[in-house]
Amino acid sequence: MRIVADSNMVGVEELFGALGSVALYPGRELRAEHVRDADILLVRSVTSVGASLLDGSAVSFVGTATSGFDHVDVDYLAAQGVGFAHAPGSNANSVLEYVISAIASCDDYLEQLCAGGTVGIVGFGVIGKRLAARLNTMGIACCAYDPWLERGSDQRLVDLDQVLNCTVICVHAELTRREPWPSYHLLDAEALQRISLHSLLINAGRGPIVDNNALKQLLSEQPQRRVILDVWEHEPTIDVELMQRCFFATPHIAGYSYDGKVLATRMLRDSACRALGLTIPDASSGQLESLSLEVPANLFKAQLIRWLQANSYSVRSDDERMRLNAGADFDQQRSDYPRRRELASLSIVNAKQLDAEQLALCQALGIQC
Ligand SMILES: NC(=O)C1=CN([C@@H]2O[C@H](COP(=O)(O)OP(=O)(O)OC[C@H]3O[C@@H](n4cnc5c(N)ncnc54)[C@H](O)[C@@H]3O)[C@@H](O)[C@H]2O)C=CC1
Ligand SMILES: O=C(O)C(=O)[C@H](O)COP(=O)(O)O
Repeated sequence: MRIVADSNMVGVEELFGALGSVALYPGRELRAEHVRDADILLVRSVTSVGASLLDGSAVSFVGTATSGFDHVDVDYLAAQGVGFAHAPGSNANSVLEYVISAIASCDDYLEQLCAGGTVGIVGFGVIGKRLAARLNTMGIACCAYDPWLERGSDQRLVDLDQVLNCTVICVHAELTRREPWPSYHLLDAEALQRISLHSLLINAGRGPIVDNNALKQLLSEQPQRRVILDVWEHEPTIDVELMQRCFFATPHIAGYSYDGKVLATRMLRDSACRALGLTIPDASSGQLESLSLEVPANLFKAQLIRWLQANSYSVRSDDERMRLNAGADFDQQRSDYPRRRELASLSIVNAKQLDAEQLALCQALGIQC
């Protein structure tokens, strides 16, 4: 069995090595000649997968180590009888922690939310629902816009205007041009204008869901608006002026926890084995170590959330790195990304010193107590 994979995926040799030979190439440079003799192709979001890459190849299974798969022509794969899997949910915790860190590090938005503000979520899929669940257990209210879901299926589903009216608006839709509800430029000039001057907008979905030119124009007219972008139109080339106008700007790393990357590769290994009728190797191998954390007993609610989040991940350091070279080394920053662990990897060593409310908050954030 020949396996070709993106060299920036974590754990491919460890997890796929038992299935056959592994050849690694940078995802943006993957060409038809690299995959011609491969049986399994493993990609990330930067490789477009379709006829021009796969026509005439031996590939019978494609896996993408991502939640979104707008870079994959799934209709082509189905028509060719090529198996396909993505890794839904693998990096959901990572995205949630990015969003919570972003909120906790921007002005007093966390305090506003703890005092009754609402988070509006655009796109109520795996990540949108998990974000709502986490915020709800933290005592923060949410509503969501997702026209593809039946409105009555969840009482939190509302229309776009209601979401745009929230204290914080988080974009977690997939990128699609499908009618009748394309998400491409869903937040165009007119929709962006409907967002209150005092709201915080965070896009950790896909860049083209927000019209970047319209956003730049709005921010040049109203620089006091708060916007945090992890994803951009035309990555890896980004609009430097837009970057400078954002409160935080990061190079598409919201989903880049180490835990999430390992889980994605493992999910693809298991999916490939199922699709090709192979035995799935031992699931317990390669588990990541947990880390100890001592929590100060004098912190409550917003202060405690901020402290806990900062002890695991801070969006500020990613923002500072991105601005060093004005976003010019976007891909390099992603491939050199530090090993970031999730809150779920933390175990509290002084749980007995914390009260019930503090422990509940730690658990709500996914920490082991
Ligand atoms: N910044 C990052 O590092 C990461 C970004 N992502 C992005 O987040 C997206 C969401 O991930 P999941 O929740 O796992 O995907 P999902 O497929 O479970 O959910 C996507 C949701 O978007 C909804 N949607 C589609 N068109 C819409 C529209 N016009 N308006 C509102 N909602 C719409 C769909 O109905 C679906 O419920 C991914 O597709 C990916 O693009 C995911 C992980 C990491
Ligand atoms: O999972 C997704 O969807 C994402 O956006 C990934 O975090 C993107 O990461 P790469 O595949 O570009 O490494």
